[in-house]
Amino acid sequence: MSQASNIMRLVLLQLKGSRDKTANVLNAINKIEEAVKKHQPRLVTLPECFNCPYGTKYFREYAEQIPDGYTSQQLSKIALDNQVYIVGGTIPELGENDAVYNTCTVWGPTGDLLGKHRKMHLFDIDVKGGIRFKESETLSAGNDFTIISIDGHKIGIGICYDIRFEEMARLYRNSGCEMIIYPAAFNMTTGPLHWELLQRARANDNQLFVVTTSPARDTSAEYVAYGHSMIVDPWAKVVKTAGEGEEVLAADIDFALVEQVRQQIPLFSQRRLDLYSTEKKSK
Ligand SMILES: NC(=O)CC(=O)C(=O)O
Repeated sequence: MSQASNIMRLVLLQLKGSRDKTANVLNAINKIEEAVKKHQPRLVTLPECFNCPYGTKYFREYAEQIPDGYTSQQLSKIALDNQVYIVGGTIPELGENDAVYNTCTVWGPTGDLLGKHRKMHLFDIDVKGGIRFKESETLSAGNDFTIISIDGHKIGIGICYDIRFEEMARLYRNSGCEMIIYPAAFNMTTGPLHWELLQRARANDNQLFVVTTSPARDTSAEYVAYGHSMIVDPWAKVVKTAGEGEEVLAADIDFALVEQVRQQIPLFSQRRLDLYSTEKKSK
């Protein structure tokens, strides 16, 4: 395993989904095992809604409790068996008061649940001639920021539409994050327009790594994901990007780049905080 303090080997699994939850989870498990054997990553990431079709009518039917549900148990076991960190994409979560959330779980090499992020900004859009989607028809929004720490590096978690909200990324940066990971499923309307742009913008504004993991594109699905899972560095350069189909992306992340860009373009100390601010509120 690459455990040196500044280098972290990442594997992004861009996976094809189906209506068969068990098959989706088994596909993820098999691909994690193969990737660990081949690349020895420290951290593996999965796509948004990797165990369920992405559609409001499916979320409640596929929802599970976390950490007692089938998918959580499988992710916990595979993390432990392979001694790897897993950012477990997202799954529909059955939460308190019967509410359903779009939730990312993060697992450590001990099999422990290290964090759970509920999508904070629900994907409600209506683009004429393009796409209409209303997550709020069946999902509730999360209220908490989620930061995990791996080998001394703080990583913020967001989910898909969350990437459009600069304030959230800024608050992660202000809390010391060096990377933000977004399991995400953009579509064929917004993907070509905004997918790379938003990742490079968040990376550039906050001088950190941005990582997205998408489902593979399936043109027969009701919601067609854009694909193109991506790693962007703190200089806002695209380090690696996938195509459209199932794909494994492996890369060594050099966290020294974060300090390098922050020293050379010292935005953080140049902000006019006497004139404006971005602050977290408690709810
Ligand atoms: N699916 C999402 O949550 C977001 C998305 O597709 C977009 O912002 O565009």
